[in-house]
Amino acid sequence: MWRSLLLRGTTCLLQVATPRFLHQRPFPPLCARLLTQPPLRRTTCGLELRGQGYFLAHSGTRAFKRDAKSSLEPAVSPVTVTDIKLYLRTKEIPFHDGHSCLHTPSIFVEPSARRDSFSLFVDKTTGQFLCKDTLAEGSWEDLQDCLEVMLKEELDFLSPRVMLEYLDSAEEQEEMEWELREVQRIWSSSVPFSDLPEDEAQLIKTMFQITKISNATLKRFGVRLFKPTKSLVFPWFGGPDSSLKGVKLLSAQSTDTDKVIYNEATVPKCNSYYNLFGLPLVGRMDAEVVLTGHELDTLAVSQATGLTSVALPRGVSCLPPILLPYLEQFKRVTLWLGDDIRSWEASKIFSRKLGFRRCSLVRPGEYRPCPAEALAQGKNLAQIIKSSIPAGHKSIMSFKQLRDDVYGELVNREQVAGVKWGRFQELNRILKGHRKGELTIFTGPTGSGKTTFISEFALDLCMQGVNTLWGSFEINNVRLAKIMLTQFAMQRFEENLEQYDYWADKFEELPLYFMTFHGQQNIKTVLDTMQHAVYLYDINHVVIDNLQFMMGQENLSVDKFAVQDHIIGAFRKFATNSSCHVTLIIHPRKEEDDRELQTASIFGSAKASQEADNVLILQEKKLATCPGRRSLQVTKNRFDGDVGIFPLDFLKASLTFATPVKGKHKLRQLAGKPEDELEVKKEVRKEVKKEVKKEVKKEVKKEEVKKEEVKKEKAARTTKTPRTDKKLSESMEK
Ligand SMILES: Nc1ncnc2c1ncn2[C@@H]1O[C@H](COP(=O)(O)OP(=O)(O)OP(=O)(O)O)[C@@H](O)[C@H]1O
Repeated sequence: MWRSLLLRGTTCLLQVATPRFLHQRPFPPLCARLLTQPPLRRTTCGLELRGQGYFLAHSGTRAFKRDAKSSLEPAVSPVTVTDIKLYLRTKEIPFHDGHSCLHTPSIFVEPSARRDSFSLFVDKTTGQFLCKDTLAEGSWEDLQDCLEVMLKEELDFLSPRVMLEYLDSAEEQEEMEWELREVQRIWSSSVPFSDLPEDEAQLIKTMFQITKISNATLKRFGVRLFKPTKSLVFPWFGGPDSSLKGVKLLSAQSTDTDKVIYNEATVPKCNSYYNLFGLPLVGRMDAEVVLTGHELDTLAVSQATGLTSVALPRGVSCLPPILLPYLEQFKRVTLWLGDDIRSWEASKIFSRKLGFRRCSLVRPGEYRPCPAEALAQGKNLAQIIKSSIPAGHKSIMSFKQLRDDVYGELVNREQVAGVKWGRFQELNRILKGHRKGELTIFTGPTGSGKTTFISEFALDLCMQGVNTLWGSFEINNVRLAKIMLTQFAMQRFEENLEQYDYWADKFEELPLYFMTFHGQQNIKTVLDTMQHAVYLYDINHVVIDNLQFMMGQENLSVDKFAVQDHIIGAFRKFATNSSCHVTLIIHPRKEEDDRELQTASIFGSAKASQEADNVLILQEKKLATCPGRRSLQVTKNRFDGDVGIFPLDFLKASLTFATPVKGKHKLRQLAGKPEDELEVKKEVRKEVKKEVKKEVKKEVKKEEVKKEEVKKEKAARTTKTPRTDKKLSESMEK
């Protein structure tokens, strides 16, 4: 019977057959994380301790295995909550309409053994389901298949093994078992705080700046110390048997400015670490919770207020939908995620997933630091939580409601400007940063290196925690990932294969996802996939390479520019509505070879250029002296109007771009009319002319100095003694 079920639902059930670590996610149906599954097999694994941090490392070689499962096709039609409800009603399955999920009786538990009558949760946005009692999980199609079989066979329930037993490959199993052993090993060799000598416990608390957290609180949450690295160990208990599923190790390093820098490591790896820290302490009847961005914050909230509190596993970077069922019971959720603009933005985005109506947000500010710091400073945490503001927003509001937002933006000017590039300082100077909700249009001549540049541009941001989704329609994901990995490691691997694993492991940790489209695509399918990815992975940046692949052959004869405008408009709307930055690569119109590109080289109409917040052009000027040199020109910057151009050298060995050595080229910044490229170009030309004049003047001066010296020498020779002559010639030689 299960074989027939498997055959019927081959596509969707195969998606469940992915690595899972008890509670891991299967790949989502619409987009796949290309590098989630390591393509190579681990043979020897070990633990390595470096400084204060704890790292997972392995040595030895890996047997190469071609991985065919790394890409998945997008779903044909995404499910809506209305579809789900309709289906459940037609099958006469009772359900509660919850905040983010529909709750139904679990079909994976025998009716007589059901502790909670509604323990199966169906995500209202994706249709993904989770049975909290058995941890069986899968897609909406899986659930439908299971229900159909049950009804047909007149069964009361199904064994959860139906969903759990799509076994992973041998090496994935091996990896899971290895991880499980590591978890046990770390846990059993770490010490509860109550077992530590008082002075040692105090020393550790001082290191982590948690002197006000009592041993009793640490004990309640099961926090221990891993002595070899002086790391705090936060356990992940879960599942029906509340067993140990993973650990997070936190190490602390103090800086010169008395600030503490924290380093985290998790087992299993962070992209499969789904621990809502504090969950075992949640009572079945609890109706209020404080959601924090860090384990230490949860300890502080719980101790200071006695309120139920849980911490997100990956801080403010994401709220994985698989955790939503665990938050369904709460009628009120207070999000107190941190003390910066990023936390504030994240709390607004997460409250969408949780349901606006039950959420209230603690606005970061001088008097509202993060909970652990608030406790350390002796603030009244209960009062801060009480002063949180409702997340639900109205379409019409007064300045009174906006007042604090405006003040927050003024105080945190730097953070509001967005994430800064690590490798492109000039971009920081012109654009100020990479902001959520904006649309960037990027163009450049054919084959000039657009993909290569944007790949590094996006990688740079991704390395700083910007969750990134790539839609590469032109080159396949393997090639793109290869380019990015080369740029990430700043070296090619063809000659250094032994270093591949080290860098691939690091690269795998980046919050980077790839759409599996290739070739011409329908814009609606692409937007649906993007929407889905934003929900699942809290994507902050989508890169589309390139727009021409959404134009559709048949439309080209109609009105090419109208189609282009429509597509740009759709991406604009998506960026705004999803608070997600979209970078769109567009091929320019045909230009004469010797002319530089302008904003007008891209767009069909002025409407489209209005939609973009930023317009970037990769200018290609073939110079005999610097053949690889390009310039990046910003012709539009809605944030503060600054535009400008700067040169870029291409480093073939690492496929990266760099600004030529300082002083040679001066960044020209222009304030004023943002889209006036002619002005920009004039200024640039003036700048170049000035530079050339300066160089020529310098050369002439040098020549004059030389001539003067030669003259002096000659004069000296005729007047001085042979002994002085000798000295002079020696010094000349020197
Ligand atoms: N500045 C550069 N100088 C020389 N070669 C470069 C430079 N930048 C990229 N390349 C190389 O040029 C080739 C094409 O680059 P890429 O695919 O990024 O260009 P593109 O502009 O996206 O192309 P297309 O117009 O086809 O989309 C690649 O092999 C890349 O390594």
